[in-house]
Amino acid sequence: MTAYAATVRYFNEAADLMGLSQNMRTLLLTPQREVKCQVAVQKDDGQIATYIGYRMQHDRARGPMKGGLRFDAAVDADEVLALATLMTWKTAVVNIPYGGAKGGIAVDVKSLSHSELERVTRGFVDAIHDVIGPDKDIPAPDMGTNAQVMAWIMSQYQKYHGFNPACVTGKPVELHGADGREEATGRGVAKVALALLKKENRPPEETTAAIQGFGNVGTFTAEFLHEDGVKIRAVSDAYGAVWNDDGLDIPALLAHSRETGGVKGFAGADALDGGAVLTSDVDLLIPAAIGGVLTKENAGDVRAKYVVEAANNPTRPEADEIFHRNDVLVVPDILANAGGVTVSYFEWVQNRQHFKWDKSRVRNELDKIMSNSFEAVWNKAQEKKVPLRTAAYLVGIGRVGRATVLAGI
Ligand SMILES: NC(=O)c1ccc[n+]([C@@H]2O[C@H](COP(=O)([O-])OP(=O)(O)OC[C@H]3O[C@@H](n4cnc5c(N)ncnc54)[C@H](O)[C@@H]3O)[C@@H](O)[C@H]2O)c1
Repeated sequence: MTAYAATVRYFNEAADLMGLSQNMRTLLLTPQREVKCQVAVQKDDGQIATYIGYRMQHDRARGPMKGGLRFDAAVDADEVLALATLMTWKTAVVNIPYGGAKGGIAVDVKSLSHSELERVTRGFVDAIHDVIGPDKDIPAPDMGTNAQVMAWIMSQYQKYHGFNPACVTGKPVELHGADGREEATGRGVAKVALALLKKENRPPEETTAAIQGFGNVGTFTAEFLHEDGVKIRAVSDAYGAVWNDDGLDIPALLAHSRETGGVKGFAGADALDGGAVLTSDVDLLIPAAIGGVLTKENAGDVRAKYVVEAANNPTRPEADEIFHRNDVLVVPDILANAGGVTVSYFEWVQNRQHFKWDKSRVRNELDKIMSNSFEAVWNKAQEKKVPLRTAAYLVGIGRVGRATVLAGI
């Protein structure tokens, strides 16, 4: 099953419960616009390299479309559309005034020099600048992109449209970015995980966890959970995995990872097979890397009682069914990782008002939204007796559906 087929299946499960007509389903699922474009650049050695870029604009019923940009060799139209669709439900679940979009370029960023990456980014903006903008569609970082890439996007967009920092979020703090954006997704994941533990009457300091992925989202999730006393026993990245029965020293692991480029070889831990992190002996599992890692092949071996989806689309529907049967509680991506887009919204608001918030205001507002959204989804799940994923879709689709009907066509 492709990533898009999986998101449609999740959509239909909720749509069935809502009794949505086929026409309404088609209207809600059909993207506003799908952009596929050429991004041709001159490499440092003078050769021309050509990449394919995508911007999938799924829905704008609740506001301008919003979603990250992924630079990764595995990017394709199906995955980007799946992620754009998830953004629509995600912005609705946290109730911020946006629709959903996603973009990407099929390129291995590690094969690019700094200046090649800049030319690829600017070339992509040349191709899509007319269809993005602060009131149309606002990109942000995702896998393989960062604040520097967002700064180039802003700079290139402004060459066509004049001063307009709200055209992209996740920018450097020195260049109209928001304090607290970098940590936002991980902070939100941790807040949601802690809210779930509280519902389950499980003290954080008596909880063990494993995290797959130690990039932007994984590192901040680890830091915030560690701060609250959760014992993180296992962490992996693309190059290796580490384990400590008594809990890893997260600040020391972060320092090691920054210094060496990965978690491998960390002195305070044993080495672990990367895949084993997902099925390790912990209470809480946090996939924070790539999509499709929890499958029908490994879901039955997952020992965690809770899965909090920091990554987008980490659980295949067949694995989701197994989790449901095994009483594993799954907090879905569209709720768990919504902290990033929420603080992106704060950045956009600040850019439009030319008024800067301090970090404590950003954190307070984020915590409030994550906690209210978790409560809304939790309560919906209790009321309808459905898993948290279905409940989140019910909340998200309900809000988008009502906005669509109210506005008319
Ligand atoms: N950055 C955000 O604000 C944000 C917001 C919402 C969702 N997400 C999602 O979170 C996930 C991670 O994003 P990120 O921004 O942290 O990316 P990143 O590029 O900063 O980090 C990705 C991490 O995953 C690791 N990784 C890659 N393949 C792996 C594998 N097979 N096994 C173990 N580790 C692997 C990498 O080594 C790296 O540590 C993605 O699914 C992304 O869509 C990110």
